[in-house]
Amino acid sequence: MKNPFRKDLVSRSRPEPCTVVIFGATGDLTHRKLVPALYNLQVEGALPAGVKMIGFARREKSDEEFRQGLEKLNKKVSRSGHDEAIWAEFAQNVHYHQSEFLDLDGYRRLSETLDAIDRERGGHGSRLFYIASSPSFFDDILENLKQAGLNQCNCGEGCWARVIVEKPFGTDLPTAQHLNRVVNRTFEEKDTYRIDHYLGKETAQNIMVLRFANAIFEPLWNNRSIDHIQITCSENLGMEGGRGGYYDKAGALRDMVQNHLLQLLSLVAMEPPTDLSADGVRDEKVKVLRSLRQWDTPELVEQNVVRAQYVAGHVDGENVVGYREEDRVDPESMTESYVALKILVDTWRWSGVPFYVRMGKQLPKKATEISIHFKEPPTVLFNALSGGVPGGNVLVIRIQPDEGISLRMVSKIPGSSLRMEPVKMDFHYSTSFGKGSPEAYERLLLDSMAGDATLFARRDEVEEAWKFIDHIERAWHEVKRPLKMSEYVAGTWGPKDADDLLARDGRKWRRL
Ligand SMILES: NC(=O)C1=CN([C@@H]2O[C@H](COP(=O)(O)OP(=O)(O)OC[C@H]3O[C@@H](n4cnc5c(N)ncnc54)[C@H](OP(=O)(O)O)[C@@H]3O)[C@@H](O)[C@H]2O)C=CC1
Ligand SMILES: O=C1O[C@H](COP(=O)(O)O)[C@@H](O)[C@H](O)[C@H]1O
Repeated sequence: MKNPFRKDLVSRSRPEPCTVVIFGATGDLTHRKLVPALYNLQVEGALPAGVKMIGFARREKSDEEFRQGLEKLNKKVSRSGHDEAIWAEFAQNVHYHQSEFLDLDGYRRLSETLDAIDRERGGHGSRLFYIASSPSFFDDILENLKQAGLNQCNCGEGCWARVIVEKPFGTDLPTAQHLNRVVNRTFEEKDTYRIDHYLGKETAQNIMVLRFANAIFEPLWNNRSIDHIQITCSENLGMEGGRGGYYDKAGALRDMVQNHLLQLLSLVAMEPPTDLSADGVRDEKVKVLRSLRQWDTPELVEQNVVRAQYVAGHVDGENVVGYREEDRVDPESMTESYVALKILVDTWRWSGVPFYVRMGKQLPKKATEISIHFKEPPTVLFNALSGGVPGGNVLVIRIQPDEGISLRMVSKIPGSSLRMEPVKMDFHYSTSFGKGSPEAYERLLLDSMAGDATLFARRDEVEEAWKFIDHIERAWHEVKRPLKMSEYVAGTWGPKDADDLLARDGRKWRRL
């Protein structure tokens, strides 16, 4: 019998040595995520020998100053701690390249540096360009890489030139289509890696394993057994780190739903792929996105989507200001820090099963989870006389923190009378595997070095997701009658309107 996972285990490509060039290397993402990810791969012995890194940014810095800045942050954030000896070994392969993103000459100098590195290695070498700049520079960086001849390698020795493009991938469908055109005229699609770090999270990867490597779930994974599905992403932070300027132009729907949460939804809702190739998986995910019922009138948006902003309150025992008082946020902002929506997937499997998705800043805690709410059993045996069955089965996939999966079941309370109570079967990654999960960026960097784009978004996925989001944004911002912006107190679970969205369907949000 054909086992699609066998292919993955046996022949997943191996990461290859290359030079990683990060554009925007003095920035927050590089310091907090990318370099600690590379360092942790080195700690685990997973980084291919000979990987070098060049940081490309505007300010003047020596290699040594650049390394010191990275080390300072690595000490704070690295998940495996900071080992001086391993860091020293890692840092000797890290260099700095000062240049303006818009200056073609800087890319020509970069090309000479890369050639020199390759000569030292004794031949040609592969290059991984990671665009971690503000999105306003994405086009220019891509075009300049092409102009400098860095977008491909024709040496015939199997080297490659790949590009990772950070989020946001556009701000709506037209800008995403434009960026896709720029990407496709500069790099080949097979060499393009649109990052969505949620896909690199262990628990997101485990969704396919849970569904397709266990025989018990798939027969129930449809509208005959499932009542509804909830996806919640709650954050207990506001606009820290000067993010207000970016966020106020984006909002929760664009920042999190268009990419991360629709990707999670696709993994939950997709049909089994024919194999685990990047296109095999992405073909199935994009079919889900194409099947989303479009909320394409203001009335439909009003009925199915709730947006809100936090007002001053308390989070983790601290006083926090309201969204409109945040640094770099417009005091009259109409950008949502919270969104809740009902999504319908118009396929045979999911007909009649709503997916409720919510995301909010300054909620009581940081947690992302998917909960699958199964239908309640018939009441023939356990009817009102015996107290009834206390709710249906719920399968919870905890994406983060405390990664794991739990199944809520009903059990008889020991004793002579027939009384029932919900109990939980719980799997925790940390206890079952004895270690925490690697950071998403570790897996994604390794996969891009291995040429495996399965966990990266394909062009059509990004565009389909924007189509869905654009209708909602248009209704919010372009109609003469602006739709409601609700409020919630920071540190609470969001606005009452979000509860009403489910209450209208006779349902409730799961308590996290
Ligand atoms: N930070 C995060 O946690 C996350 C970020 N992202 C995405 O990653 C990308 C980068 O974000 P982040 O690191 O926070 O951004 P930062 O603003 O912290 O960093 C921007 C970087 O770009 C460089 N830069 C700016 N202008 C120029 C220029 N004209 N020429 C050369 N270099 C320039 C800066 O260099 P210099 O300092 O020398 O001016 C700096 O290295 C964005 O697309 C963001 O959406 C995605 C997910 C999470
Ligand atoms: O992409 C983004 O993700 C973070 C949340 O990421 P997580 O891995 O910490 O869950 C979010 O805070 C940010 O606004 C968004 O741009």
